[in-house]
Amino acid sequence: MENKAVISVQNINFFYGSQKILNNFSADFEKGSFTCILGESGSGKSTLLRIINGLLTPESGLIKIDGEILNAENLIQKRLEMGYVLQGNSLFPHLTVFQNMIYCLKLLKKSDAFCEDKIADLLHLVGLKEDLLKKFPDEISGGQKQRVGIIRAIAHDPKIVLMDEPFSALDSETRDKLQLLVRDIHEKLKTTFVMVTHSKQEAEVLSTNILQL
Ligand SMILES: Nc1ncnc2c1ncn2[C@@H]1O[C@H](COP(=O)(O)OP(=O)(O)OP(=O)(O)O)[C@@H](O)[C@H]1O
Repeated sequence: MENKAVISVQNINFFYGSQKILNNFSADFEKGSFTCILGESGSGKSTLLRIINGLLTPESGLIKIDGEILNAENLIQKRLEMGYVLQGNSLFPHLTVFQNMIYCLKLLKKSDAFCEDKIADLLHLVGLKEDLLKKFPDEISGGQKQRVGIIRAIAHDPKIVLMDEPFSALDSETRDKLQLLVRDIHEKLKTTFVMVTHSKQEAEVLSTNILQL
């Protein structure tokens, strides 16, 4: 039967030096699902996310995005079909909040007017005020940075959003708020989410599927 998964990870083997991190690993991620990846520290959760995003290449096995095998030729195009929220603060420090948010939109050559309209909509969705747009990342709070990172990851309407412990550095109140925000975004946009977390509670709040590494 044809495989309808948006992301299909097939028989991946990945090593760091002589250390085998992923051993003949396979998993499918269905369209519109929200998968939380749980596992002990060092079990390879971030490595798997980087392989899906094409930042790391496995020794063997393959990744299919929407049925197409990820390879050197289609890597840049496929990466633009994904949004990526990295661990901690991953905003570009030399760009303003607005420039950070539209980073992928500009790679896709969207007009200034398109970017402005898009960000105006998303600001509302994540509860940020317009006066933040001209600031630089070191002038805003941790929770605001994470919201900006989430907007950057979703602004170009990717098919897939990958998130690597996006809330780990936040206080519990901000974390709870952002969990609900991400859940709302998933419900509204029906994008396929894959999120690495240490927290079973977070996985229970957010996920439609749990992948244990
Ligand atoms: N650049 C690297 N070079 C060598 N070994 C690495 C590198 N990055 C990660 N590792 C090792 O690979 C293993 C898997 O790392 P990874 O970051 O994928 O784990 P993780 O499950 O995400 O861990 P954590 O929950 O602590 O973030 C770990 O043993 C780690 O030490």
